Amino acid sequence: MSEFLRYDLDLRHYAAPIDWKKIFGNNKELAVEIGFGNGEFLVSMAKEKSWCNFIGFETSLISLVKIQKKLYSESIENVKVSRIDGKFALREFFSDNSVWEVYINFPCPWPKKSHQGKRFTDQGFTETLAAVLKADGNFQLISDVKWYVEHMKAFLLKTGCFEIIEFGKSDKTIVGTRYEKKWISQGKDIYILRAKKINHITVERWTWGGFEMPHVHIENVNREKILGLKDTIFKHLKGVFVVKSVYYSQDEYLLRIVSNEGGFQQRYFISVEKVHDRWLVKLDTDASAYRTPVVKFSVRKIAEVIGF
Ligand SMILES: C[S@@+](CC[C@H](N)C(=O)[O-])C[C@H]1O[C@@H](n2cnc3c(N)ncnc32)[C@H](O)[C@@H]1O
Repeated sequence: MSEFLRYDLDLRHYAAPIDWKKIFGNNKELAVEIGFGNGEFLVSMAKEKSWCNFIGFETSLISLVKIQKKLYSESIENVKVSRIDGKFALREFFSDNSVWEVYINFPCPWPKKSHQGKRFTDQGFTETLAAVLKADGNFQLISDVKWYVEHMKAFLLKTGCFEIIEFGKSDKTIVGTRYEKKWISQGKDIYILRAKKINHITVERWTWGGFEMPHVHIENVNREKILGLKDTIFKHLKGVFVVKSVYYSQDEYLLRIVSNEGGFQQRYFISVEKVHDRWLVKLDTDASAYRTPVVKFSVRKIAEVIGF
C-alpha cells in the first residue's frame, strides 16, 4: 500500500459515531471541510492551525488522490480525508457538540430544480450543523452565487440555532482555492456567510447502533422471479432502491443495487446463495454499503420477493 494512503479513511469500516480521538491519536479540536477540491484551503488551514484536526470529505476520487500526495509530501499529520458525500458523513460520523468549524467553499449550486436534492441548502443539512457543531462553533460558506448564500442563511435561521456573524460580498480573496481564483479572474463577486451556533438540536442518524445486518434465510428461491427483478424499483419511507442487474452462476445470484435516500446514493450487491439446504440472502461483503434504512430494507425485500 502506498504510504500516502494512510490519510484516507474508508468510513464503511468504522462504527458510528467515530472515535476521532482514537483516529488522530490526540484530543485536538475537529474541523470539517466538505468538497475540498484541489485541497488548497484544507492544507493551508491544517498548517496554520496545528492545534486542530481537519477532516475533508470529497466525492471526487481524483481530488482524494491529489490531496493525499500533497499531505504526504508536506508531512501533514492533522488531516484525514474520505471519499463520501459530506452531507451524509457529517450527520452520521460525528457526535452532537463535537465539531469546532465546518467549511464549504464554492459548492456547485445545482441550479436545476431536478438537482436540488444535491444542494447543501436544505433543512436536513442545517439541522445536522446545529447538532454536530459545538456551542459557539462556526459554519462558513463561500460562494460566487448570491442566491445560494441567501438560501443557506435562511435555512440556518430557520433552525433557530444560529446567529449570523458575517454575510455579504467580500472585496478580498478569502480561501485561495482554484474556484475562488477562477471566479475572481472572471470578475465575479464572492460572497461569505459565517454563522455561530447558539442553540442545540439533535438529529436522527441512520447508521448508529452497530453493524448488524439482516441476513435472511429462506427455504427455497423462485429462479424466474430473481431473474425478472432487473430494473425493478422498490420504494421505502426513506427512499428507493433499484435492481440494476442480476448475475447468475451455479447456486448463486448476485444482484447489483443502486439505492437513493434523500439524495444519498449507494451502489452495492446483494448475494443470494445456497448454504447447505437453504438459501442465504445478504449484503455482499466484497462491495459493502453503509447500513442505512434502505440498504437493510433491500435485503429483507429481496428475500421476501424471491423466497417461498
Ligand atoms: C465547485 S468545486 C469547489 C472545490 C473547492 N472547494 C474550491 O473552492 O476550489 C465543488 C467540489 O465539491 C465536491 N462535492 C460535490 N458534492 C459533494 C458532496 N455532497 N460531498 C463532498 N464533496 C462534494 C465536488 O467533487 C467538487 O470537488
